[in-house]
Amino acid sequence: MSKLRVYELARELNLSSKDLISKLTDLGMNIKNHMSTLEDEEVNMIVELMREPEMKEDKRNESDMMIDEHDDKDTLSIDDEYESEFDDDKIKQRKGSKKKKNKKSIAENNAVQQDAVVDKIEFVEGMTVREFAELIKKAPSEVVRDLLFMKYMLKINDVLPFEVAQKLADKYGINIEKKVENKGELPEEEKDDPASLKPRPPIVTVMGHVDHGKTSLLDAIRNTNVTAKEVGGITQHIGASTVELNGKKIVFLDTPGHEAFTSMRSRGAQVTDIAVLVVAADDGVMPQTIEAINHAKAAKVPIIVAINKIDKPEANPDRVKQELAEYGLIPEEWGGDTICIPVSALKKQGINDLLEMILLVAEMQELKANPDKKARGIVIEARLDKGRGPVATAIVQSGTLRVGDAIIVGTAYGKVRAMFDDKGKRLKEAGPSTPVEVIGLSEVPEAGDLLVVVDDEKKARELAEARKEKMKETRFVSQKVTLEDLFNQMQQGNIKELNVIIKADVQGSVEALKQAILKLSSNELRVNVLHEGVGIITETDVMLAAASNAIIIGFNVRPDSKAKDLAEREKVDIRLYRIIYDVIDDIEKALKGLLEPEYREVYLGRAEVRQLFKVSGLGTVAGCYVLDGKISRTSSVRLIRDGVVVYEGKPASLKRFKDDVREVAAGYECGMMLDKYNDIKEGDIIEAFIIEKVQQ
Ligand SMILES: Nc1nc2c(ncn2[C@@H]2O[C@H](COP(=O)(O)OP(=O)(O)OP(=O)(O)O)[C@@H](O)[C@H]2O)c(=O)[nH]1
Repeated sequence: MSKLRVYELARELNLSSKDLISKLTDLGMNIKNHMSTLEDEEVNMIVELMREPEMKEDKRNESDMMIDEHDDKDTLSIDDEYESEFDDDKIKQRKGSKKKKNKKSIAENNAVQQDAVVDKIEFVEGMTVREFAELIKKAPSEVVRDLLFMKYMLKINDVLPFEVAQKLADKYGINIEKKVENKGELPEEEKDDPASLKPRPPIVTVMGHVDHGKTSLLDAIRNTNVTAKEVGGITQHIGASTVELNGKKIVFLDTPGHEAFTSMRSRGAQVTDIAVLVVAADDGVMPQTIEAINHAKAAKVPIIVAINKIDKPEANPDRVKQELAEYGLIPEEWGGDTICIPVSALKKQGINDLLEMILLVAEMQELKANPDKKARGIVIEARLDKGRGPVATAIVQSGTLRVGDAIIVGTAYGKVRAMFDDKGKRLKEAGPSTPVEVIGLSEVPEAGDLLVVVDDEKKARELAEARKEKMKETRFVSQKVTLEDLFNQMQQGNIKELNVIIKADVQGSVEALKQAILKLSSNELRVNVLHEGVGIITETDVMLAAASNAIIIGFNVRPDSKAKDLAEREKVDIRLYRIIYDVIDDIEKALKGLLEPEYREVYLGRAEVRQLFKVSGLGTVAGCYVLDGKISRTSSVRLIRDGVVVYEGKPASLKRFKDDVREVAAGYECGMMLDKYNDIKEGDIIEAFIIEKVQQ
């Protein structure tokens, strides 16, 4: 059936096309000209509107309505006589069966209006016109008509925006309140009566420098503490394992290292109660030892030091203690509060001493949870098993998880079909601090996802779906601090501390920056340096910044590409400088709200130096290969060697073969000379950028 055009409808309604167009435009419809086609629903609605007998009344009451501007004749001529006058074939076709329906709806309308006087309603985001009509006990067609009079072209099944609902409610004299519905928001945790809290085992992460023996220590701990009845029950890798000493349990997370720890934390999940820092007695404190210390400190997790490899002849535990003291971990025997235990993972020495100390620290922490409520936990590992479907290992943090419980985990949902512990034993229930493998989820969740037990599976599914929707709209990335909005956030009382991570090219700069930055602390804002180090800005630095809401200051160093990507995703502010004064000046301005983002650097591309040519009288020409983006003759460039900026300036020349060129794109080779700089080396990276004024 062909669609009705505006001029055809006008003819049928005995109006000029011009008049009809003007009416329709006033109703908010986008009509181009008399040839425009109309949807059947639109035709129905217009016809319905034109034939409503009450229109005359409405027209007089509603002085602000557009219909007023029109000639009575136009609108009234299609009143009751309308049916006979315009009931021609076309309209019959469109209205045919609808006629009866309309009559019925008017009857219904009268019926509902008689018995119902609604004076207050709760508006739910996303409700349709029909749902709204039902709520206020009016016929949907009447609401549609009233909307039309208010110049809103909404159909019965369209979503009604709150502002429009408000206007309708005003018209009907109804009080309207918006129901705040947190779609996808997990139910709040039940509050605990202090008497309901019971001690729970500590959860421990092992950290330390590469090759200092983290994995060996975890193995030694697991193997020396298999209780008699478990012998034969081989430890399964599920992401965490439980060991027992003198009837007390300790849970170890299987993935050692501060990266895993901070990555979970950056997702808002902190499971670890105690960090065991492994330091090899023959090697001492190394860069990743320092990182681990700072990551644990940033998370306010107590550290126990395991001085490992004491079986080695060159082991020197005292030297390790001395070095630790330099980083603020003063051993107990020297009057500090850091517990240091000498161990040998290889010879399985000192393992029980270490476990005893973990239990002691746990006791001091008074780790407690209420086991008698719906469980909540955190996923530490998840995978898709061919036979069993999605499998997640979660650590129950509070309450008790039972087989049959309906759960929501991130955007996955389901019912706990079966649970297994780290020895592969089937469990019916799991209390606080128990790591369990859970089967029965709709999809594979992510490490760091919260597991929450809800009333039933339907609720779990609804929540999961709502969360998925929300996820599509916005990634769950929380607002991070940036220097630019520091002042705003301070004003709003959102932050009282500024956490900073410093990375620089040499130790001297690190120290100088740290001292200068710490001096900026004031009563309003405490400045903390969470971590500092020499070298490029890594993914781990960004992770720590994301987890601790910190900014990163890079001095003569750059982020590597992974760090750059992660910072973009996590919205971590990385500030790069070449002059210490600028760093301090920027932070000072930021504290006063005076930092204006006037200029910003725009990355153009990177080229790798692959060959060098010395040209006498001219200098060094770098034979380069453009890795990504482009290099432009007019851009600024910086020369980067092992992540450190060694030169910043302009290209003196840019050539392809013998020709001077304006720019060279990724995948091409070029020859470049740097302005007044010849100390170029093979493997150096040349980064091109421009400085752009930021539109205010
Ligand atoms: N002599 C001696 N060697 C050890 C001891 N503990 C670990 N090792 C050795 O040190 C090396 C590194 O141990 P790992 O346990 O793999 O170290 P890691 O810290 O887990 O290393 P990454 O996982 O690579 O970070 C291995 O060759 C171990 O055999 C120890 O107590 N004594």
